[in-house]
Amino acid sequence: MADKMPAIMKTKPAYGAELVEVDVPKPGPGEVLIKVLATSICGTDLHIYEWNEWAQSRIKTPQIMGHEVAGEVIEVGPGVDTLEVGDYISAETHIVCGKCYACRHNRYHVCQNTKIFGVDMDGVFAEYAIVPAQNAWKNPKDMPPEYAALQEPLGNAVDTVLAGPIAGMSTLITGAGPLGLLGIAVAKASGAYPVIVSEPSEFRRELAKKVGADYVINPFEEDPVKAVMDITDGAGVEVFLEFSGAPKALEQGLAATTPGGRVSLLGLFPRDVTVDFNNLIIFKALEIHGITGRHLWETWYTVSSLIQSGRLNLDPVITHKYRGFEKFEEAFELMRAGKTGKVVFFPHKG
Ligand SMILES: NC(=O)C1=CN([C@@H]2O[C@H](COP(=O)(O)OP(=O)(O)OC[C@H]3O[C@@H](n4cnc5c(N)ncnc54)[C@H](O)[C@@H]3O)[C@@H](O)[C@H]2O)C=CC1
Ligand SMILES: CC(=O)[C@H](N)C(=O)O
Ligand SMILES: [Zn+2]
Ligand SMILES: [Zn+2]
Repeated sequence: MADKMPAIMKTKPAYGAELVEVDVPKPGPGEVLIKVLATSICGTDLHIYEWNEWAQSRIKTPQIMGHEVAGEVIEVGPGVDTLEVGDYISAETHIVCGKCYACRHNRYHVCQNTKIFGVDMDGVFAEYAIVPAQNAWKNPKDMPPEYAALQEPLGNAVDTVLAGPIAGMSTLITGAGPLGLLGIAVAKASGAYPVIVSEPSEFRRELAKKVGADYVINPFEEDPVKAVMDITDGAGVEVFLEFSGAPKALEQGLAATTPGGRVSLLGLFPRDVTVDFNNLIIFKALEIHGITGRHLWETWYTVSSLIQSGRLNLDPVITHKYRGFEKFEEAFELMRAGKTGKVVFFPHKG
């Protein structure tokens, strides 16, 4: 193995990133070194690339980007007894403290001291990467690396879709970005019907159909509430899953949900939103869930089983695959323009 490797690094506090040569890291106590087999771009990587306000407040440069990963353990650091060389792993990106009030109630997904790799420390957009052993998830050997890397965002989608009953239930999904598309795959695999998707981008509406949406709506051209009422004979949907972060989509989704229905909110809103709580939530007795991260480790078991079941239609979601990182700028710009589903890099050319 070479001493140096290419990595996509946020080198300075400004727009963009650079492909640089860096030393292959050594695993410290409690860590393993992995050969990165596949790594995918998350919306958070895009925010870091764009250097938005959140990134400016959180990211320390220089830092290797990326956190969605599948790889093979090639070196084990001191004190690691749960992994060995040759293990095929993915990684939970939230490094939790295990000591805070939330952790001590087994609510690791809301640990108040969470650190995230690729955000608070070097990430995985490189040929090799360090993963804390406590964050490793062992994969079955026959799981394709691109699916294995997607397990982390799939976990977000699984927690959103499966926060309540879904089989046989009418479902509205707002936003068919990469996460909404994964949400459609999970909802269909779990027996939701009909799955109605509201998404303004034609490209992404087409992807939504390929993944299995039963109806797609352009909310900029037709009223999604009326469309949902027409499809559900005036009842509204049993389940509303918000994946867009658009304030208007939240209001429309609440209005389109049947009284007593379930609402799960994953999308992050760019500002405070105003909603008619009395009429859209309280008098409708809606059940509302905020969704963040993944339950450790229940969500990972569910994600892994869903993939192994063969029932998740993931291939249409993965729209772009790159060997090596040379074309990373093209990948980021396409994603910024909304012209992708999930983008996956395979860092090694051989
Ligand atoms: N709660 C959590 O733990 C996490 C939340 N997120 C959030 O989840 C959301 C989805 O992530 P991505 O798919 O990566 O984002 P994305 O920005 O690629 O996708 C959002 C989609 O919503 C669509 N959209 C915009 N306005 C709309 C409207 N009025 N009605 C319906 N759709 C509309 C856009 O065209 C786009 O396709 C984002 O807000 C992201 O910040 C992401 C990761 C974790
Ligand atoms: C910060 C992230 O993007 C991460 N995927 C998460 O689930 O929190
Ligand atoms: Zn992410
Ligand atoms: Zn904690």
